[in-house]
Amino acid sequence: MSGTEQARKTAEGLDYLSGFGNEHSSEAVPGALPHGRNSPQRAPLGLYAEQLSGSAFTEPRAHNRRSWLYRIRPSAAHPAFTRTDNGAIRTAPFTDAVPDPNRLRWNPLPQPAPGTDFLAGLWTLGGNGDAAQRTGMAVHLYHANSSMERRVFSDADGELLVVPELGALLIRTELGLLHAAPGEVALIPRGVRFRVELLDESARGYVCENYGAPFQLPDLGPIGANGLANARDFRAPVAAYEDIDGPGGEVEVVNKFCGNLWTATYDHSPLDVVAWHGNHVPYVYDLRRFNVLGSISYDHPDPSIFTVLTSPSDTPGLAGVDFVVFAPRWLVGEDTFRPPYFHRNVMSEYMGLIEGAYDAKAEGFVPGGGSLHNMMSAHGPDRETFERASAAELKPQKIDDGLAFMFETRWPVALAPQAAEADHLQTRYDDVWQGLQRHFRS
Ligand SMILES: O=C(O)Cc1cc(O)ccc1O
Ligand SMILES: [Fe+2]
Repeated sequence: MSGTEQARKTAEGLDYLSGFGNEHSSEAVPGALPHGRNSPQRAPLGLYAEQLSGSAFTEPRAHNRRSWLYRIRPSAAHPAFTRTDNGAIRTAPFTDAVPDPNRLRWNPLPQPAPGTDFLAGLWTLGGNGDAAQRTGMAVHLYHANSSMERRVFSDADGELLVVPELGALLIRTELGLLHAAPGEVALIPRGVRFRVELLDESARGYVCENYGAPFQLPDLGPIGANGLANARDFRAPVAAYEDIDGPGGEVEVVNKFCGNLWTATYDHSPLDVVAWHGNHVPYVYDLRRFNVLGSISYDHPDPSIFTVLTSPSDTPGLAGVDFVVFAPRWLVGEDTFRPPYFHRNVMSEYMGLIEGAYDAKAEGFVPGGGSLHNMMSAHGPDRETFERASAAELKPQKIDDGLAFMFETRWPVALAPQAAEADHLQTRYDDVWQGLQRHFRS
């Protein structure tokens, strides 16, 4: 059986634990999880107990995040890390290109060279904040044609929200396995080690690296107790471990720390967690499960109503980054211009397309591509969309031909030079708003 076939078989019918933010627990071998205490004098089955903290010990209980891992070797048993090539990965602060007020749009990433895995295929578009200050975010894209083999990655700089667009992924994490196909997203907490295996010939998608407070579900306010992304639809993995050890069992561990990649060769797999409990855990979420709410009277609501996850900042309501999905929905607004309105926004908007089309753009915004509408840049429906929607008969209409998303952030997104100079940056994006006729009659 080929590696891909094997990975596909493994990914079929994985078990999960249900619920975002829960205190989950799981053991791959019965009896591996200690009861009544976290750190017994001798952990069960000769395992080592280790705490992985995603928040300060003293953060309020509602924000406190940690998991206890029961593993074959403690994480501390590793040789020194040495610097390795950062590839196309860049990190905030992004100071190498002049921040650009223009509306920008990219085509998909070009084909990668043969043998490019998820990590080698990661390409940074830009971002904001400062990774070392744990503020802000980065937008990355990936295009890979090979599984990570004998290597794992962990990101000390932030959590990773992986948005597959082409090709399903099997993500083996310290806490267990996730299957993430296009239309689903995977959330890997800060510091959790993982390996990405491809279930199709190639894999392409987007990654939001969130340096700030971990993503959480948004408050629902007057919406009530249910709706938008429902907590129970987030799936955490069950414990699954690799017992790879000794000569011939070397595994490269790549660690992203304050913007640089560091590498060490371990004599064992660090995906050796036999049992765990806690709330610093990865998730997979199917965006089609999003409960889309909208206007049932008139006007186009602001897209905050489509927020899946938010990373709050110190100012209430002002997100470091929101992850927003434009999922299939009905439009019924009366006497309403139904597509996204013309607007300028203090928040900065990076948008990607997972499949189909987006209701504000007739063409040019393609799956795997992306657009950036930075702080206060004027954007909205293109000419064709404006003309069509202004004349449309307003009967109830189902929009179910696409799945788009947005990373919306409080700070402008500065580009990495490779994104500013990319061949796949579209040169005439402004033209989509040319020819909007003057209709004024006084
Ligand atoms: O610019 C965009 O397409 C994103 C967006 C969608 C919407 O429905 C309203 C405002 C907004 O910024
Ligand atoms: Fe917008």
